[in-house]
Amino acid sequence: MQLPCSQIPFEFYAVALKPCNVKSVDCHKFSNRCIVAKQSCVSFNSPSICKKTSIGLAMSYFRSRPQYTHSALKYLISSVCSRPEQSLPCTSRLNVNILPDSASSLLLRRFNTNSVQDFKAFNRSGASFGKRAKTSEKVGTPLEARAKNTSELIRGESVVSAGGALGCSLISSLAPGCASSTEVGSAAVAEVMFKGEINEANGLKQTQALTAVETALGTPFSNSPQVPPPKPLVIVISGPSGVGKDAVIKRLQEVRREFHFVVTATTRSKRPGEVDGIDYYFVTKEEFRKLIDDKELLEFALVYGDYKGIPKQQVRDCISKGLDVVLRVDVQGAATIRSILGSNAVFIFLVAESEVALVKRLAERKTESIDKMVLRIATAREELKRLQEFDYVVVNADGQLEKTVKTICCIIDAEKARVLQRTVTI
Ligand SMILES: Nc1ncnc2c1ncn2[C@@H]1O[C@H](COP(=O)(O)OP(=O)(O)OP(=O)(O)O)[C@@H](O)[C@H]1O
Repeated sequence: MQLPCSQIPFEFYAVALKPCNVKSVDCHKFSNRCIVAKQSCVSFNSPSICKKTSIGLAMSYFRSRPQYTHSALKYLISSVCSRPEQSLPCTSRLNVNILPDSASSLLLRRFNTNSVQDFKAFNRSGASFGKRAKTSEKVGTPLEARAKNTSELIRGESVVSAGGALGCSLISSLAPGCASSTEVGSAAVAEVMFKGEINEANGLKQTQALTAVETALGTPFSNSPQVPPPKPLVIVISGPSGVGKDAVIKRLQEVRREFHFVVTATTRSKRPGEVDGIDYYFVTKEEFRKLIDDKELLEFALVYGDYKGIPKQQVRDCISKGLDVVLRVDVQGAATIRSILGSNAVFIFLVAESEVALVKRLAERKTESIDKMVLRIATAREELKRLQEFDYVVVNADGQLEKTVKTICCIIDAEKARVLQRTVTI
């Protein structure tokens, strides 16, 4: 017989696609009562530990949207930590299920431990799931058998799936009767489910209410995504020389690792600390001319005596893999790209808060002679007149690099939520 969710004793299982997925979650940020215990476990210390109780959070879309996973985790943990001691789920460990967003076989294979006891023992030990999965993997087991195995493993626990479609459908098919929602970002849904789980009366009412709605509708609730996943974006970051394009890109690379940052080819000489293939592809003028002749550059320009250009192939490769691409170009280059991609790319113009600030920044960089600085500032004045050709303008104020990067991230996130998605073809 299938028990309502509220009556099922629940245990929080940790399953990460890769141990490092969970390792990257810094729980100290969420609460000082929460510690990262093991590679693939998130521990929760409570003095009122009495019986085994936990809750599962399934998250898919992980690889493409780690920030969703992060915010869902943050939400869940802070939600647990903010509860009065007596209403906390009594657990010595709060583990988190992070399900892969594709390849159900991967998930099932990872669940495919030898027995329920084995799995539970493993789970209690807090060992790394990644390690465990390797040793217990059974090659060639039919998917159905694995599903059954998984079903056995998680039967008796309650699982909240706040993940994407696959995570939800897997959880609901493997643990029937358990609540599920369709979006990691919808913390509110997770909260409702969570509250339902820890308060038996509410949980029961909620389960009954949901069943009643489903019955009245005459068809079961659908776990299919309500909208297709967002399309890959091409984000063009531009602005006058010295405004901070490189600095912004560097920081953006640290905070949004899932983006591909196109490496520009240039004929200018290397500055101290720059690395070939990482900061730029440093090429000779002859090599650059070959790229032009082969029409293998998305844009190129002669900037202050040096060539700079974007290799097309990099952009093509990323788009075909569904990756978002970030380009860093001067204003002239942005105009060329706009003439090719039109409104299918996102154009962001960086400005300093004032001309004085821009001059100061260039002077402090100590890479320009007086003559070059004159040329750069005169050019910057002209470039500012082209602001209208861009979609967004972001002020990179002195000492405010973090804020600049945050604003750019917000723009990108908003672009992902557009109803009419931009489609890039090169
Ligand atoms: N918000 C900021 N506050 C203070 N200094 C900054 C800020 N942003 C960038 N800088 C500094 O300003 C200088 C110029 O920045 P950067 O080299 O990134 O500009 P750029 O736009 O890439 O220039 P170019 O187009 O000439 O390569 C650097 O020394 C950088 O560290």
